[in-house]
Amino acid sequence: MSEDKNLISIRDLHLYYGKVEALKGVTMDFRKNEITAVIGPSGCGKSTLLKTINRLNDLVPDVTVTGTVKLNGKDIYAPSMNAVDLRKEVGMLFQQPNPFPFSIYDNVTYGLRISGEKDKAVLDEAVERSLQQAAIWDELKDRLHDNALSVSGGQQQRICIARVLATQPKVILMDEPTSALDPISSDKIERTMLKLKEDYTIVIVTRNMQQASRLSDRTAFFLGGKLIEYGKTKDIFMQPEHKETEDYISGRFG
Ligand SMILES: Nc1ncnc2c1ncn2[C@@H]1O[C@H](COP(=O)(O)OP(=O)(O)OP(=O)(O)O)[C@@H](O)[C@H]1O
Repeated sequence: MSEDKNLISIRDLHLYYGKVEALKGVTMDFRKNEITAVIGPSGCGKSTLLKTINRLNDLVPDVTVTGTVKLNGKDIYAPSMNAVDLRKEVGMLFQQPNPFPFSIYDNVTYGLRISGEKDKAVLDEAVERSLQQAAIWDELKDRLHDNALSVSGGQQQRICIARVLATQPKVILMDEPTSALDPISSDKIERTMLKLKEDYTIVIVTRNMQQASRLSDRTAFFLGGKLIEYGKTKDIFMQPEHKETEDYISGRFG
C-alpha cells in the first residue's frame, strides 16, 4: 500500500477516560477519497476513535491520549497544532442534526464568519456551493433566511453537512449520521456521501450493517477498544478472518 494514499495514519493509539482505557493500541490508516465504516458493539470505542481524529476528546475532562494521529503527515496532537484550525480540516456530523437556531444562511457560513470572513460575495458563493454539494440547494434556495430549525430532520442534517463543507475540510467524520432519520432522508444522505467521497475522505460510525456494506470501501471492526479486523468491505462481510467479526456482522451479538 503506497503511503501517500493514506490521509490519516494512527499508530499505537491509547485513550483513557480517567482510568478507563477506551482505545487499546489502535494502529490503522484511512485512505483518501474513500468511505471507511467503523463498526462494533456498543461501548467498543467507535465514537471515541472518531473524536480522536479532530481532537474533540480534548473537551472531555481527565482524558489521556498516547500514540500518534497524523493528518497528511502532521501530528495532530503536536503542541503547534491548533485544535480549532484542525476542526476546520476535519469536520464532524453527529447522530442528531444540530443546526444552530438561526437562519440556514448563517448556519452554513458560521465557520467562515468565525474565521473573520466578511465578504458577502464569498459567503454567498460558499452557501450555494455547500448546499449544492449537500444536495439540498434546490429545496432550500428560496428559504435561506428561514430558521434552520423550521425544516425537516433530514433537511437539517443536510444543512449540517453543508455547514461542514463550507470550510472546505479534508475529512468528514460522521457518527451514525442517518440513525435518527427516516429511510428516504437516509437514502438521500447516503447518495450525497457517495458523491462527496470524490472530493473528501469520509469516516462513518454505523450500527447498520447494510449501510456499512453498501456505502463503504473499507470496514474496521472494533471490540473492547481494540481493532479486531480491518480491510476491504466486501472481504470483511464475505470472508471475515476472525470469528468475532463474523459473529458481529451476522447479528450474533451487539
Ligand atoms: N466522556 C466519557 N467519560 C468516561 N467514559 C467514557 C466517556 N465516553 C465514553 N466512555 C467510555 O468509553 C468506552 C467507549 O465508548 P464509546 O462511546 O467510544 O463507544 P461506542 O462504540 O461509540 O458506543 P455506542 O455504540 O454505544 O455509541 C465505553 O466504555 C464508554 O463508557
